[in-house]
Amino acid sequence: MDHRFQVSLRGVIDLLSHHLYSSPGVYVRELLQNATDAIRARQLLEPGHTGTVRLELMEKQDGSPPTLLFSDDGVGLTEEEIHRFLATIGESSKREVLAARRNDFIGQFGIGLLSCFMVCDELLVVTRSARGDGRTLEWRGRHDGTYAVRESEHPLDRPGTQVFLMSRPDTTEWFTPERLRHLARHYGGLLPFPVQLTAGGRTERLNPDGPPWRHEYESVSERRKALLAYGRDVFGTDFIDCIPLRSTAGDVDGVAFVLPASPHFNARQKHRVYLKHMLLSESAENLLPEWAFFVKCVVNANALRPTASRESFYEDESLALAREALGQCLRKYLVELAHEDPRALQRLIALHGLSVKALALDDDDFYRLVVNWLPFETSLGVMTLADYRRAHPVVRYTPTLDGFRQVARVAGAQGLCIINAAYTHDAALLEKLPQVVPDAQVERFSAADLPQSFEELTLDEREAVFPLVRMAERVLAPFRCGVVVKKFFPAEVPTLYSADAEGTFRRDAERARDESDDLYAGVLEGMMAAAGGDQAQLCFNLHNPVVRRLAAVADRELLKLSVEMLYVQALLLGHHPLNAQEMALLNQGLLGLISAQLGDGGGEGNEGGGGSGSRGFH
Ligand SMILES: Nc1ncnc2c1ncn2[C@@H]1O[C@H](COP(=O)(O)OP(=O)(O)OP(=O)(O)O)[C@@H](O)[C@H]1O
Repeated sequence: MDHRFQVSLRGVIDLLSHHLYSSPGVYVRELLQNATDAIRARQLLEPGHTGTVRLELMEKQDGSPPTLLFSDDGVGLTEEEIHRFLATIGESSKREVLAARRNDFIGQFGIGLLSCFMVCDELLVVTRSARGDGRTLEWRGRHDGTYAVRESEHPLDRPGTQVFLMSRPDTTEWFTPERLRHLARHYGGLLPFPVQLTAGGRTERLNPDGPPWRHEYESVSERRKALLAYGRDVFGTDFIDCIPLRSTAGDVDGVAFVLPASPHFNARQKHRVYLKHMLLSESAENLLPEWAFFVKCVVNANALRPTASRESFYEDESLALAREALGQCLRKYLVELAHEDPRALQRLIALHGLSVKALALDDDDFYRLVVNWLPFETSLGVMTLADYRRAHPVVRYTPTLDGFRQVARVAGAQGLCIINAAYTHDAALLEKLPQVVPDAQVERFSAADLPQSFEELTLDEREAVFPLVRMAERVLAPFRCGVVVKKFFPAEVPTLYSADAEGTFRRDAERARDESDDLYAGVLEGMMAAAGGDQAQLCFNLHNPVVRRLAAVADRELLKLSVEMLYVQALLLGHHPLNAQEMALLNQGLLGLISAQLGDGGGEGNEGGGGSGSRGFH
């Protein structure tokens, strides 16, 4: 024989209150939601019906817990509906109509009323159906899972529903006028029909205005002022601008506020969202495209689905389309700004460059529009791409920060303008330039390209530096580093180390080999052999006084030591990590220089007795 599951109502309520509902205060939300749905259902029956929701707090003189009467003039319930919907957990009158008329109702799960049991042990629902026989019925449900239905002795003179909640001694804090005012405003502040609170003999309307972005204003600036004030009210932030939002998909409208400070990169903003004018969540994250992290929004959606936890919208096609449309609204705003107020766009880019760059990468038209305004760090200071291209026909950039550091100073001194494209999106944005702007030329740049811009030596100079070059070639051969001498600025830089991509790979592989076991070292050895010949170069700068003096040094040991030290220094200045051999060179070199300074020899193989020779530059 089959048995029925028994469900403990107490257990279900515990489950909901601990896992689904963020606080007992949501009972106000659920009641407002039911009243709203009931008024909408009545409007479908009687077009033109305008509803009202009333909250009346009945405080007792004798100090016993207060009762809240929550009433609406909506569609009401028939006896059959009471049994079917009120008394069956998980049944909802809205589910059947949902597929056809999804837009009309907020509730759908059939559990909302249970939230009332978080704050009271018994619920009394008095209702008269707009579709029924005119009788008024009473449903009394208790938290132990029992209920009773009977005809009321106090018939209602019009269709509608009254819910009586008598608070428990431990839940009276949820039944004060202040709490109720706050909760009803919080959840129902944008509802399109009056929500009234009566307490202490006074009645007030809690939602006088409706959504502020739908109001008529005297002028554009009045509108902006009012909306920014609203943004400050909602989020406690002084935003710098506001942008209207509208999407037919999901029937969404609202306003986006531009943040006054740059948010953390990729921080997803939390938006305040209303579903059919009832607050759904203050922390919805999935409403806007990812690049739109420079705004916070308030929106109402009439045709998006909430998740069961009601923290955000359900990820479906409507939401994807709405997200796309809202992204278009933000894009339109940026495009108009670029046309009408480029300075404002520049200010916005300075604050929210990452958002703008991410959108530009995604969207060619937008790219064309903003790319000239984007600021880049260069070896000659920060400048917009427009300024850069005006002065330099070829856009040259380094994709990494180390690469930029290696060239910035020397390039700057030669008047070469190199962009540091190590910042997020910059390299991709520059590489996109020739695809979108056909005559643009863009090139990657590295230290290996620098010597091309350096001045060549005269014949005399070449002869004079010959011993230095020979010694340097001998010393640096084991490091697979070639040698040249040229003249460049700044004169304080004695040498410049450069390696092209293969040379850099070789260095990395060598360092890895030094640190790895035999087997792996063998593999790396093979890879290095395949990488080919010398790819690195040490370029001496004959404008540098030390190099000029070095060219005249006859002491071979001193010359060797100096070349070694200049090589290591060039590596360090270029932010190249030293391998084991180079570390050893540094250590020996330092000790050698110290002992040479102390005059205790280190002069084996001396050719000229330690003094400088007669050749050279002074
Ligand atoms: N004020 C009301 N007027 C008319 N019917 C109501 C009212 N409150 C509740 N009901 C009926 O009771 C049913 C159950 O309500 P409940 O709040 O538990 O769930 P729901 O609103 O259908 O869905 P959800 O759990 O998503 O809120 C509703 O579907 C509706 O038929």
